[in-house]
Amino acid sequence: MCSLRDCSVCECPAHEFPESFKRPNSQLSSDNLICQEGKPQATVDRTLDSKAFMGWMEIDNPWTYDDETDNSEMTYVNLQLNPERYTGYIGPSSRRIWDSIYKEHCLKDVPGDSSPERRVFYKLISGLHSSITVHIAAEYLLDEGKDLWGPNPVLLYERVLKYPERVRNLYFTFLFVLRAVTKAADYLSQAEYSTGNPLEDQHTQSLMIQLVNNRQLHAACPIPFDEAKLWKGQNVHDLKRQIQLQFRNISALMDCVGCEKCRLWGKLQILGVGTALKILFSVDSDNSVGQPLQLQRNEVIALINLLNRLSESVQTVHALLPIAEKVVKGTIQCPSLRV
Ligand SMILES: Cc1cc2nc3c(=O)[nH]c(=O)nc-3n(C[C@H](O)[C@H](O)[C@H](O)COP(=O)(O)OP(=O)(O)OC[C@H]3O[C@@H](n4cnc5c(N)ncnc54)[C@H](O)[C@@H]3O)c2cc1C
Repeated sequence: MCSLRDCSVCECPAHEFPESFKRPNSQLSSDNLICQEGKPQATVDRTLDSKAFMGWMEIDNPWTYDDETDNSEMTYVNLQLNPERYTGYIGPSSRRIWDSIYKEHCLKDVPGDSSPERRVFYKLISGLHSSITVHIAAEYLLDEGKDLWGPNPVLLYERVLKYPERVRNLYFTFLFVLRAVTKAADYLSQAEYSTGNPLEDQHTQSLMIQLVNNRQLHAACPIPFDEAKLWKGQNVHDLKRQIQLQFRNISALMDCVGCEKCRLWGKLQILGVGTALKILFSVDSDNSVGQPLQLQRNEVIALINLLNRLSESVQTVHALLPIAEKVVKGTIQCPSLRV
């Protein structure tokens, strides 16, 4: 359905798939008969074919739709080879998805319900929508014939900057996710980052520790979002169930996105928002009583990549705003751009 070949996702070849995921239980392989009391027929067949990803999905998230649990179609992709940018996915198909999200699943104004929780929910989706548009504008196909890519400040202005609420919602979503990451600091500092490359894995963990303990970040933004103020009204349990259901529906709707690369980033970022919602609203505030925080591997990946996407969107807004305003006012010229 996309007009561009850039819409397709480039999957990793088999040799790039980390060994540790292929054989997570190799200590119990059929070669090791000591544990099987010498009875080969008693061994569990741990050949990992379609179930290679099962270990990634053991922990429930009430906010998301884990359709991949038994899905043999799951593949391993390098996100850096599949940047989120313009793909040519436009027109009625993409419009239908956004319309369905806003009209059916993410109602801004429900008659008789002006709960702050519902407003938060709407702002998160709108902020994510802004961020997706910012990435399209930041890396736009300026000239298909010459395969020339670059920023499109007019598109950025027309679809995002012109609407202060969309910019505010982008900031809101960024702060919400930042709060979730800092709240999960202990978990993220100790999470497993194994890919079979010890150097890379160690580096990843060290970068994560630096990020969650960053002093400048804590000083500039001690509480980016205060989740303790929510879920205080009447009937909050019902409301939470309703919003969780709506969010799960949005998460399932991502499978209907008719452009592979958009679907990849759409699913990943919705899972990232779902993970932030789980950290902030479904785990006890000090993570010590009741239900301790546990995240799936995919949730950690989605959360951190979402934070990256949002922070780069904020940076792009800062960088392109002055140019966009000048181009729109006609003070400066820009290469011919489609909006
Ligand atoms: C999940 C998903 C991921 C996508 N990823 C990509 C991608 O990676 N690359 C790509 O090129 N295209 C992607 N698309 C398509 C892209 O989002 C647009 O739909 C497409 O560029 C057409 O844009 P549009 O101008 O018709 O407005 P759309 O962005 O489709 O917006 C539809 C309507 O929603 C409202 N709206 C717009 N922005 C906001 C906001 N921030 N808050 C509230 N309301 C808003 C407006 O009324 C607008 O007319 C994706 C679409 C979806 C559904």
